[in-house]
Amino acid sequence: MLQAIALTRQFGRHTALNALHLEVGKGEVFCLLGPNGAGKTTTINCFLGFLAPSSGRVLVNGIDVQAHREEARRHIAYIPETVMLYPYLTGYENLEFFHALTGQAYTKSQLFHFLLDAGLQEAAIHRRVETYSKGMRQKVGIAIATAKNAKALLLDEPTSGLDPRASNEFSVLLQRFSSEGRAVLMATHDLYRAREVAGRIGIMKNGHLLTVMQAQEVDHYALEAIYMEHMNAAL
Ligand SMILES: Nc1ncnc2c1ncn2[C@@H]1O[C@H](COP(=O)(O)OP(=O)(O)OP(=O)(O)O)[C@@H](O)[C@H]1O
Repeated sequence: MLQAIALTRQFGRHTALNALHLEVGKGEVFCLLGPNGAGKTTTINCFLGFLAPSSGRVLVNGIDVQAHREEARRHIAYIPETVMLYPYLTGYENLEFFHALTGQAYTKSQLFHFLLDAGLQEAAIHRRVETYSKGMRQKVGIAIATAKNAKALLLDEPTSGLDPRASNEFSVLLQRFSSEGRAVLMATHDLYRAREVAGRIGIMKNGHLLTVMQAQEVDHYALEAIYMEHMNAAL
């Protein structure tokens, strides 16, 4: 569903991504770990079509993002660290607004249920977003992605700043989202959540994808040890 093929991105003389190969299949959750500046956000921005590759390609559902940006974007949803919503609108009104942009036609009851299914409490749905916690905003983000019928979800450090319960709820939501056959690519610094939610985990450093592993095959301590080993090695 998401494919980076020899994806290279330079900023001036700095190579932020160096011939990255990455594939995230339908129904898969892939977590990208790596230190600040590793290239995680640059990868996501290339998939979103915000940044053009210097060389190589990015495909969404087989569509070349550079050549057909709008078409590719139809299949993806994006959840950044802080989901941008209109603070003076309610959660429901935000969903109604963003869903109207996609041209899909849902009834009021269907929209309401997207928010309920995303875990937003019923009492909060008609409250202004300015009163929402970060976790609640992310639930609205998931509802928007579901209503869009996005085939792939890109997330950039979505659990940073969430308390453990909110973070756990979010992991469950992502797993449900992927179990519906959608691809999930999540950049994170949270090794614990990565292991909990991912099918595969990749470690990036200096624009290189150094290793990819099955999350099931490592426990938290092993993942941390592998991560530290890569961080301490020269590259
Ligand atoms: N617009 C830009 N102009 C110049 N350099 C950039 C730009 N965007 C990113 N970079 C550089 O590219 C490299 C990769 O940055 P990127 O934001 O992708 O890393 P990251 O892994 O997401 O880091 P973090 O964990 O801090 O979010 C860094 O060296 C960064 O300074």
